[in-house]
Amino acid sequence: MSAKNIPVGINGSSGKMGKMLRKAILQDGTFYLSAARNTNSDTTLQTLCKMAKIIFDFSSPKGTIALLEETTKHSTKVIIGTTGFNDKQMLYLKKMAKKNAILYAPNTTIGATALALASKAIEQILPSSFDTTILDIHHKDKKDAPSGTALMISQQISRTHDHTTIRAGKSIGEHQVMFFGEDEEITLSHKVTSRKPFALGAIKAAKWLLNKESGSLYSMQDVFL
Ligand SMILES: NC(=O)C1=CN([C@@H]2O[C@H](COP(=O)(O)OP(=O)(O)OC[C@H]3O[C@@H](n4cnc5c(N)ncnc54)[C@H](OP(=O)(O)O)[C@@H]3O)[C@@H](O)[C@H]2O)C=CC1
Ligand SMILES: O=C(O)C1=N[C@H](C(=O)O)C[C@H](O)C1
Repeated sequence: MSAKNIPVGINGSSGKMGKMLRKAILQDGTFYLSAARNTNSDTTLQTLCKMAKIIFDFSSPKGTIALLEETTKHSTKVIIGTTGFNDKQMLYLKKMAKKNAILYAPNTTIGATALALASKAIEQILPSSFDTTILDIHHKDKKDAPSGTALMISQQISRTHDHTTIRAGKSIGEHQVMFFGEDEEITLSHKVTSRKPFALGAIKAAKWLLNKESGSLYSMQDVFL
């Protein structure tokens, strides 16, 4: 199979990310869209999994879990961009990754991946007296809080820290990691001004996942490092 003949699917294809991904897949040219699904579409999960080698999932936690139940029957690989999973659902993702190659990326951008790594490096230098908070700003329709990215960064930081969330207006996505000392402050910040970086990162992740087998739940750090 040549690179340009790789069929991919989208779960959540009518959504904001689904639409951006459609465009990016066409422009990139490595893959072609063989099947797409939304909440009420006629395409069944079975058809989606049968027709695609890799599925991009930007849907909802319920949508992702239902998808994974089906992908294991077909060995379809999955890039999960969906966020908002509870602890039980996260355990399920990890369990499914042992059967199928799955990459979970609450933020597919290189910038957010770098922000998480930089936050880790900085917190290792600072004394514990620095108060630490992770801020995420997103549009008012976003369903989950804190964001998946904020929780991903949180896992990199060992010290106690707060989360601050703003859901307002049309913000596509901004994250700040702030360290407050006695008379000094550090702020690390990442902001996207369109959804294009998410789509490009997801495509990069899919190319990377093509040659990977099941095992652990992969992340964007595996792709970029
Ligand atoms: N990883 C990353 O970098 C990014 C992640 N995200 C995450 O991706 C997800 C989607 O975001 P966004 O596109 O903005 O959301 P939208 O609400 O715009 O789109 C959601 C899409 O998912 C579909 N959907 C919802 N539930 C199901 C289901 N059970 N089965 C199949 N399809 C379903 C919707 O279909 P319908 O309209 O028919 O209900 C719609 O097509 C969110 O969790 C968000 O946090 C967003 C941006 C970047
Ligand atoms: O829902 C969104 O829009 C976004 N969700 C992701 C998250 O929860 O971190 C990534 C991005 O910030 C946009």
